[in-house]
Amino acid sequence: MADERAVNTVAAEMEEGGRLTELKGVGPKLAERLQKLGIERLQDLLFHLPMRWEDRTRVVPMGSLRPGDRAVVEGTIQHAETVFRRRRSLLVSLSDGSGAVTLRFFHFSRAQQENLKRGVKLRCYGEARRGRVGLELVHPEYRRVSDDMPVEETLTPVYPATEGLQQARLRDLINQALDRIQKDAALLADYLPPATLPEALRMDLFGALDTLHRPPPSVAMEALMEGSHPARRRLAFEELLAHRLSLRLARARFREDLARPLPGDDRLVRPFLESLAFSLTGAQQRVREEVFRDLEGEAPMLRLVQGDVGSGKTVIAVLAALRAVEAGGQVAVMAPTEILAEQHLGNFTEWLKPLGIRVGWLSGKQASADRRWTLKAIAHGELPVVVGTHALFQEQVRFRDLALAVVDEQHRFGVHQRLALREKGEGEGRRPHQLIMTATPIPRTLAMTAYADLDVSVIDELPPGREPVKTVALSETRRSEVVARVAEACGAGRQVYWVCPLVEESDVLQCQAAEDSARVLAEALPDISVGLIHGRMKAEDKESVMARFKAGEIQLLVATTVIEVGVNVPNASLMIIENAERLGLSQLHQLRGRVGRGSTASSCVLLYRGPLNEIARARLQIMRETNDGFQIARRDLELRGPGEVLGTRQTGAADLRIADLMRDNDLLPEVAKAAEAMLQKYPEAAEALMRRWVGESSRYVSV
Ligand SMILES: Nc1ncnc2c1ncn2[C@@H]1O[C@H](COP(=O)(O)OP(=O)(O)OP(=O)(O)O)[C@@H](O)[C@H]1O
Repeated sequence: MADERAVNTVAAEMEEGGRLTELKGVGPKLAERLQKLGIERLQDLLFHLPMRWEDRTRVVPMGSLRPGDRAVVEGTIQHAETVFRRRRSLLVSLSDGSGAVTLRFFHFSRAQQENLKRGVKLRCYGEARRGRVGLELVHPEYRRVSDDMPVEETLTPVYPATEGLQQARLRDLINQALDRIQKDAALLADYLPPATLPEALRMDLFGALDTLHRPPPSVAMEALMEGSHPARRRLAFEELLAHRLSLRLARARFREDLARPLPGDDRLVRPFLESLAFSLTGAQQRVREEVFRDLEGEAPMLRLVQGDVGSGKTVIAVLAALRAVEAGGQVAVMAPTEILAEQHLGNFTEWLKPLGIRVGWLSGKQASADRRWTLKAIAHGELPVVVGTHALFQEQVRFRDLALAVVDEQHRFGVHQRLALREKGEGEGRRPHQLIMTATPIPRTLAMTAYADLDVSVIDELPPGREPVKTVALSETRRSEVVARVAEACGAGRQVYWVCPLVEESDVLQCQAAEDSARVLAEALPDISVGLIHGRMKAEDKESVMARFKAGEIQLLVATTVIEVGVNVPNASLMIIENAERLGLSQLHQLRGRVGRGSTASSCVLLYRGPLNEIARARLQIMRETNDGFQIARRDLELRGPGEVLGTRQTGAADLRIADLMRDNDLLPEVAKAAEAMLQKYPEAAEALMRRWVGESSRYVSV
């Protein structure tokens, strides 16, 4: 373990980390492949951690093998033949006295064919599947055995690999690196003073890494797989600490900057509020006050507004924008997708135009003359408000006086992109205020950490009169009833979404599926105007379809999941989601949030293709039971296990390699304490830690 006094010195001396070419078998070609995995130094190999482990420590009798088991079996070849049945394959039947399995190879060499002969004894590792006759192992790892060959002593790690770099090779390299670093501790600096670690996790860095790569026989597979083993937690702690430090410093720097105070005179805010057909909910009022208070200050606002689908976040954004315009500043409104940005453009224009405020539009797909004009108008300050996609981040975009940036669905942008935004405030060297909006329900403590650099406001109340969306799950076989329901809703003057989510891993196929559905529906419903929208359409076309749907000219909109976030057409009151069994809970919730936004009772039909597995069944059940985003997030957590709920994409936190914000949630208070201690006592170690875990992206933070 690192000696407290030595930490700073070690930090200064690190950087070396050892050369890969010191390892047996690493030439320039292999070094290049390793680089693809981000491995440049000996030390980096140690941080390439297993995704899972396999138990190859005992040979399983074939007779007790079940489908789905991954296991080592050992037996003698009884028979081998090459067969042609749809595909050429080599079948080898192996038996051990207790039972038999068939090894199946689709790709095989002549040498393999010759070596795998009757009487040869093999040890294999693979996953057992039900085959034509009995159990099969498809493409198992195998070798010839002699009688006294020992089995593996420790669990076998399985690594994320890359093309041309197989597991066995990686295992060997990592083993070599571990041996090498074990002998020369200077190759791996341990920056964490022992006292900063929670007591249960006090072990040195090398020990923790070694345990994960070569778990001793005493380590239970379950502890490793669940992630509860202290070795993983020790590393997770270190990683979280590095991120905490990085965000903490970014925030400190941000706070050192000055923004233009936007006290406002209500000249625009008042008439806007009066023009609304509704009054703000209590939650909206509270959040408005929080935002306005921030805007009055000299410190740049950095606030996350979190609210369930349809809770009325846009109104808050408009209010903040009006404050900025009252003070003569400019506002940038950014959304992650073209459709969502267009939607904001529509809302902002509708609300701001009557107040005499011009709203500009900037997107990557704009015609160049148009774009040039817009860029100029932004630079001259002629456009007080500009709405757009990430095109607004680009360098050529210069504002005359950017006072406020509104970023919607920020988890799609990422912390670093967002921070880049602040560079765009140029008025008298002042930074813009930032308002970030998200509908992803995240428990509060978690939000505080995932967005450690943000203040958080929550809109925890829906506008009055909203009726919960009534949800049913129907089997695909009852499609014709659903089509009849669509006809009925349209007949009653309502509008309908029909969503065709990703079925295959391909955008093209998804769009095709939507096109097919649109055609079939148009044929089945000749009196109804059917529109189609998907990601591969041109921006103008999407825009015009959305505009026509909004205007009520299109009654039934067939869409891919491009409409997942933000789309707001209050007259739409029926949503059909095809292949609902394939979507996760949060996505289903977002999609369903497109209806139930007006005062008519809305419904959602989840069409599924059976038979359903247990998790899919549970998901559909939860959707039927509740409309509450927070509850859905909680249930999602129970169902999927913590690991997957808050992926990097969703948290907006920079990439986490080991830690998991949900699973390691309990470490966070200690992490926060440790971060303060490190900054005060060991600033250099803190910097090295950030370099190790946060990497390049920490560059914008000057420590
Ligand atoms: N206080 C209110 N009373 C009644 N209706 C409201 C209120 N606030 C907002 N609305 C309306 O509710 C609908 C949803 O609002 P908005 O689009 O702002 O929601 P959102 O939080 O951005 O939702 P999403 O995350 O789903 O995009 C809009 O039609 C809006 O005009």
